[in-house]
Amino acid sequence: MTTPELLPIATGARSGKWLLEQLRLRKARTAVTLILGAIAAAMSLVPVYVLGVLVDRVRDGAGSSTIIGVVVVISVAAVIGGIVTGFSGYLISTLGEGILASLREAVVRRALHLPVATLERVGKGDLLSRVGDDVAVMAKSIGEVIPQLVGAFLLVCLSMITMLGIDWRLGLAGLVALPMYVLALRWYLPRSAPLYAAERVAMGERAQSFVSSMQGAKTVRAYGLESAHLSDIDRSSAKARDIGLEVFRLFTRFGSRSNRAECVGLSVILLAGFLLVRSDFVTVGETTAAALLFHRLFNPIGTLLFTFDDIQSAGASLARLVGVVDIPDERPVGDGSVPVDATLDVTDLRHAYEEGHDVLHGVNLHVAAGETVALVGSTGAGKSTIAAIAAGSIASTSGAVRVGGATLDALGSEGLRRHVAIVSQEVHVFAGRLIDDVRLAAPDAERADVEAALRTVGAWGWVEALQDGLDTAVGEGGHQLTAAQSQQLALARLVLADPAVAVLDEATAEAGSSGARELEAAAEAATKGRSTLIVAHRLTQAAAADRVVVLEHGQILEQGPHEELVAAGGRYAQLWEAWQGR
Ligand SMILES: Nc1ncnc2c1ncn2[C@@H]1O[C@H](COP(=O)(O)OP(=O)(O)OP(=O)(O)O)[C@@H](O)[C@H]1O
Repeated sequence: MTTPELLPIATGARSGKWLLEQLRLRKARTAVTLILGAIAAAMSLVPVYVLGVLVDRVRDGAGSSTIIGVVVVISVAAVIGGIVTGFSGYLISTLGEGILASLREAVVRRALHLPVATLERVGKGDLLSRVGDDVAVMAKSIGEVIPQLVGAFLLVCLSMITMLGIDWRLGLAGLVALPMYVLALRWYLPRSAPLYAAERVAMGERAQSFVSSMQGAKTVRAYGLESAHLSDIDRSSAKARDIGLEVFRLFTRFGSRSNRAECVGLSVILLAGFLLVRSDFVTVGETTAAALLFHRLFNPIGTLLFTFDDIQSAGASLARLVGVVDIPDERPVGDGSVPVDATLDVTDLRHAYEEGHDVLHGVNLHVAAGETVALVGSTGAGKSTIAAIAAGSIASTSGAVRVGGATLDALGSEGLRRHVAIVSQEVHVFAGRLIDDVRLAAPDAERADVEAALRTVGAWGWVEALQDGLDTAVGEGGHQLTAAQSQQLALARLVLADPAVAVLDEATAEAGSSGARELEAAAEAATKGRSTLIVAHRLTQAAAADRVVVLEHGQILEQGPHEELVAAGGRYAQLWEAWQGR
């Protein structure tokens, strides 16, 4: 089984730039957040500093009132620190949540507009893993890691400044540990970054193999491919697990390097303090404060080092999400052209799904305003391809489609949606109220309009009979509609959208013959007065059309009204005879 292609991943620089742009958009909030964070950090240093002062006072023989003063200062600092820390944590989280929401919206917006060909190429698993796993990783970072990280960073900076302020020699002694931390990070980061990226990719592949097996479960069972698929899932899961273990191993070794730096740093401060006190350069209290400050740094430095891990993981996820956001939007924006009439013209259309394998070989087709043209032909002749290209669902390799004289590119995606609508074989009923499902085509439509559209397609009878009528919950978790009912909803959406040109490629065959007749009537009502290109899966649809176009091997073989073609005794006459004799 081949590994599917994955969606693009942004570079680290691009992800960072995206993040900075987001922070710039929230300048004031970012500034307030940082200021409050700095105040919170300063408050947490007060007790340590004051304890140093206390040591000196006690050595100087101060009375019990000094201790009371120290207790008061520490208590006030603790209360202020607690309040400010809570508030700054809240601000960091809301800032992060806002940025994550923007990112998620941008990803979903982009994903929904990805060209069909791209989605088919990459498979849905990778996309699902990005909007699922990667967003979850980022949400965890924003909720837990980033507030800690920002707090720790500010605390480390302020502590170092305070230590240098107490005595520069003690400060320098504390800084001795810095190169060790840097070395530990330099050892760790280049090893862990690719591992995290590989872990994310492995998670994407695992999701992909799982989703594709689930989606094709029937086929897998029908062809007895269970063990092949299970071993594929096994392989991708084992890969994700092995990388996870490798990450953990690396992490533990990194932990021991950081402990070494702590040990050396504290020892050097105590040694320097001892020598400086002996030479009367600093007091015992100052050395105590410096040593306590450094000890106080174990936690924030540990947080900084260990959250690097989460930050890298979040960075890998961010890169995968920004990668989706940055996929160029190739939907045509249009040049303001509007159709001059309701004609549909297809000129010299050629199309290849795979390079070098043309499935359409120069098709020319004209649908006059209000005319219904039926496409017929054997399986694989290219009918659905023409329909999808005419409706702008896929872009043709060459040739042009014009609506009222304007090409689809000139109309742009907005114009296209306004003037052309397609009802394809794949009809999805979204979970929610039935009325909202129909209103997808025209969100502002009144209840009465929805009812009228459903009446037009002959669906009102069964809709009215549902427990909550138009407000009945349908789709996943709701009332299950039959294939024919779903198709009727799609036709009702078409009526509401009210386009000049309709393209129909419905799955009438699946509805059974009486259901199919009903659907044919519904389609006829829905497309009345519109220029219609219909893929006739049943020849009765062709017989009812104004004109029939017979397609074979991606080329038009013959065309004309049903009676004429039957009388001509050509390919269509054969198909018709076969159809009647079923
Ligand atoms: N997404 C795709 N990727 C690759 N090849 C495709 C794709 N869709 C269709 N084809 C191929 O293009 C050719 C035309 O297919 P198309 O679905 O347009 O024919 P059709 O006349 O509508 O057939 P049917 O009546 O079975 O739907 C066929 O050879 C088909 O295998």
